[in-house]
Amino acid sequence: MAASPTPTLVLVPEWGTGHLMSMLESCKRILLCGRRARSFSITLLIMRPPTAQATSEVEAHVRREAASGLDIRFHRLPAVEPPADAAGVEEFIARYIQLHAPHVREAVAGMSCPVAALVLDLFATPMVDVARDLGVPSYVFMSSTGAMLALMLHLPVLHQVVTVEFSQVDGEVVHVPGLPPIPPESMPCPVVDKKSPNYTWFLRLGHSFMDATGIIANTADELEPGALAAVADGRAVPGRPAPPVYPVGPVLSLGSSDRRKDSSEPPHECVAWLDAQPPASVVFLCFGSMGWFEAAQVVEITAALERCGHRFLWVLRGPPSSESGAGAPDGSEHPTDAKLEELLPEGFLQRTEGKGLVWPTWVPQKDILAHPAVGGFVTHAGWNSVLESLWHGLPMAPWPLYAEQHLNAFELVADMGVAVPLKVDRKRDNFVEAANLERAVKCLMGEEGRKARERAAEMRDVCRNAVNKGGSSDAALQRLSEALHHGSNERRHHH
Ligand SMILES: O=c1ccn([C@@H]2O[C@H](COP(=O)(O)OP(=O)(O)O[C@H]3O[C@H](CO)[C@@H](O)[C@H](O)[C@H]3O)[C@@H](O)[C@H]2O)c(=O)[nH]1
Repeated sequence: MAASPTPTLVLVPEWGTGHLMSMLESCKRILLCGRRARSFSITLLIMRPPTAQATSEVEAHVRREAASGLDIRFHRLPAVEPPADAAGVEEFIARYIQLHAPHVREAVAGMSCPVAALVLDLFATPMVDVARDLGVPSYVFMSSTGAMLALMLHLPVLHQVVTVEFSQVDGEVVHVPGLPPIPPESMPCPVVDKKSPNYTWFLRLGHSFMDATGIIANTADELEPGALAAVADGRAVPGRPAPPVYPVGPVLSLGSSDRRKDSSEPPHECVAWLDAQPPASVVFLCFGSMGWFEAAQVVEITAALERCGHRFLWVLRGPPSSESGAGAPDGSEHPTDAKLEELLPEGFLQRTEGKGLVWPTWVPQKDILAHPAVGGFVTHAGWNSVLESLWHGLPMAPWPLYAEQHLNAFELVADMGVAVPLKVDRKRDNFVEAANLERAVKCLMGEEGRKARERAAEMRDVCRNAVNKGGSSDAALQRLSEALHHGSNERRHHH
């Protein structure tokens, strides 16, 4: 009798690195999980990203994964015309992805092997309908926090209860079960303005989450106990059980230092620079794949760094150019490599020579966070960056810029206690004054930041224990793998 073909997990990721990599890494863990190892394959459905920059990043990931030796197949979806009239970033992304729904349906229906499940990016959540029509289980992959998940699931309830803008609520805090009361200025960007199409889309996503078979989340029970409990015990969505959540994180892709162990590849220049610095003496500033600053902000940062006197490694990107996607339909204005002499005030590099390094382009962030010379992280608070920081037990000073980062920053300071506050002026495009950055960096690196440092150091073990054998995230992965098997066996018998 011929062996039955391996069932496949069909992945529908968003193209951004922060989404794509964590989904893929999590699904690779399912592939390698325990006694069920290698009983699934992965099929990655690839949409054509809306910008050239994002396209080349996705292609680089595809090349790397194709060489990984795992059973990963790639299926390119036909191109669709991006919506021309989207008013907001999240609206654009969600609509653009949704236009691929018929192609996803066709691709899944035409697959020659059994489909174990559709794994959907959170922006692709409305495709739970496609899965249901095809009789396939659907799992939403939450690349952000459990707090954001609780908020999204609770949004339809909030929408009924809070009839004014969140900035005008009585008592001036927003209540989401499982989270500390949220000040309106910490609400995530897509939902701050109820009149915006972004908000309408998030509301729709919140509803669609409820129709998924399950939710895979890149977090751990111990990292966000309050938010995850509120989802699991039904407080987030009263009256209707939410789909089971599988917190399998932190899932990080390996840094090159992990891969490099046996090779003779020289370290990155930034890592070599860190090798010459004392332990825990350097503050690292990096703002994700999209963070960049106007000249006036750059001046404030330089003033703060000079005044605080700490060693620093600062990734400073330049403004987007038209080739790199300025005015890109999805709002993903990718920064360019900075021209440091033009951007930095005269004499700054000379005055800080030996003490600081400004780097104008992409850095191997995971290797830097792993380096013993780094003592604190000023970050845009993208969730992957946060998890990478906690993985190495590093305290943070969050400087949120876009997406859900304001909520992440709030959670890091007010709930998890792993970060020191940094005053960001949301009304002025998240502007930070030199004195405020100086204060936050001194606090982060000095005695005042001891609590956050100790708490972050505890998180290092918490993160590692969670994903190690017998840990909570490992157990969630086993449960997920069983559920997927159960689902695919059930359907086979059904046929
Ligand atoms: O110079 C750099 C800059 C970034 N990175 C890496 O790029 C990733 C960035 O991910 P993340 O920190 O999550 O930021 P974004 O790319 O901005 O991620 C998007 O997706 C996240 C997960 O949903 C959200 O939390 C963010 O708000 C959203 O902007 C991380 O792995 C970093 O290590 C580098 O290696 N080098």
